[in-house]
Amino acid sequence: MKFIVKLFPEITMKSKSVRKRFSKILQSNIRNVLHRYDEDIRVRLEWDRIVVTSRSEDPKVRSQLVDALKSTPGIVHFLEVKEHAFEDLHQIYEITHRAWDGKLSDKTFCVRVKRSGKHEFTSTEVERYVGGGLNQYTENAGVRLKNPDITIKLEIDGEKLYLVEEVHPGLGGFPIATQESVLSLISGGFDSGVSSYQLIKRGAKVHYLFFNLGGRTHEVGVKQVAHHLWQRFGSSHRVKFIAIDFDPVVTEILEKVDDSHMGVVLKRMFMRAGDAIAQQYKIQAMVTGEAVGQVSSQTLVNLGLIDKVSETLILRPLIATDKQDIIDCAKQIGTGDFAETMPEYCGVISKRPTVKAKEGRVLEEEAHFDFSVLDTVIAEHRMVDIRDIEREAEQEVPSIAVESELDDDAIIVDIRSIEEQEASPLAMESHQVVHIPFFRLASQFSTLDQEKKYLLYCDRGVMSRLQALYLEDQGHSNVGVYRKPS
Ligand SMILES: Nc1ncnc2c1ncn2[C@@H]1O[C@H](COP(=O)(O)OP(=O)(O)OP(=O)(O)O)[C@@H](O)[C@H]1O
Repeated sequence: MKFIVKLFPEITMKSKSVRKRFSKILQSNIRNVLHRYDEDIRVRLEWDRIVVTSRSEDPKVRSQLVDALKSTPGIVHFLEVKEHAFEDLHQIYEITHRAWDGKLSDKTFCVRVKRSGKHEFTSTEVERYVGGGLNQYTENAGVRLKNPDITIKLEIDGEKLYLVEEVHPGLGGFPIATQESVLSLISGGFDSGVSSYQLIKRGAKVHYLFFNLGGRTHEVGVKQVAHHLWQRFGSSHRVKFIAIDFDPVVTEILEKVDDSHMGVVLKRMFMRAGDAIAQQYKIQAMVTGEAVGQVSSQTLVNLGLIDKVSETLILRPLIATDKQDIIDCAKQIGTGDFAETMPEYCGVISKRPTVKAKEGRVLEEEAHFDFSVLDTVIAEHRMVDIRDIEREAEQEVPSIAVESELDDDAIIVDIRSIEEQEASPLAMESHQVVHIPFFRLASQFSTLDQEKKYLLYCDRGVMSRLQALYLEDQGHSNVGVYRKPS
């Protein structure tokens, strides 16, 4: 199978040298990701496109390649094509006829051609010749140039003819690593998932910083979100997931800071910690999911005061975005379900939060705060390669991969989303399978018979392990993970 990848227009508008650099990075990103599904994948860079060739005919590999290309930043769209050699115009017609014969009955159609290289014919001449031939020698309802039922797309490149079978939309944006690195402050809510995605899509290498306010359960949830974003959109590059235990800082704020200023002071502590981490790891900017007016700390006056404690640039890509648009985007990128089920770990909830804090007063409140507490939690931060989230979870919850080793009365819980379950159902001969999508597990697990043992199942074993850890934290000792034998 073959795909022709078209570059995002903002890349093609760049100068020759920049365009070349961006295209090379995109080529390497595509190779990095697709290599996982087909070790022999070929990714060839041409001036205005990248040609991806796989010798596999496996439909599963095809859908993995298509999904991966659809989630790779820097691609405007890509064509799924069949390649043919040709010698003259008539042969182009014959090849097209063979491919479309029998598929045009009762349908109006038109032929569209894109051509590059030297030929004795123009694109329009090919459209007329092939269209005329098909009109005369196939069953069809006639040529229609505007809004036909079927558009037959051909790409001619030198001596090669590509019959376009499908045009897949891409993500747009810039290839990852064409821009600098950023540190995304991620909470597991709707906003920070979307702001992280926007920077990934715009070509930044996005690392994650998480302030833990709710113990292992909070960390497990946020790791899931970060891992999902990385795996779906950014897995061409290694990134860091950094966690800081913020409980001692919150306790200090609750004890020393007046209720009305706790929100602003907490955010300033976030930014001080983020600034220190960004400097330590040489990361150029922080990213937050803040939007003006969304909560009391997000007024312009308060945001200005929050900015003052950081030397590192703070980016707020959602600053003027409406909440509903953020939620819609979160659903599209697959973080909405996580956010919906993530409890609010607010840290501090003021009864009368100030919307117009004064700098003098904030400094006065912070004068009571023991900054050695903040220094200690920053120094004790934990950093993992995001790929190790998978390995970590694996060590903490071992999985059972052979059906014969399952306890006789063990029940498998398929936690994949409904669409995934339908696309590849889990068939178990000897054991009962129940379906509870991962985002309902927290609320529904305790309604199951707790005398039984449950083994969670998902495609890659990441989500199931993290969910098993989560349930264990909730006091359930009857949970494990099941892996399909490979
Ligand atoms: N526990 C946390 N760890 C890391 N960053 C955080 C945390 N809590 C908040 N942030 C950062 O601060 C921003 C504003 O947080 P806040 O809680 O005020 O708003 P929010 O609308 O609830 O954000 P979100 O939907 O991302 O949780 C978040 O978008 C995120 O970037």
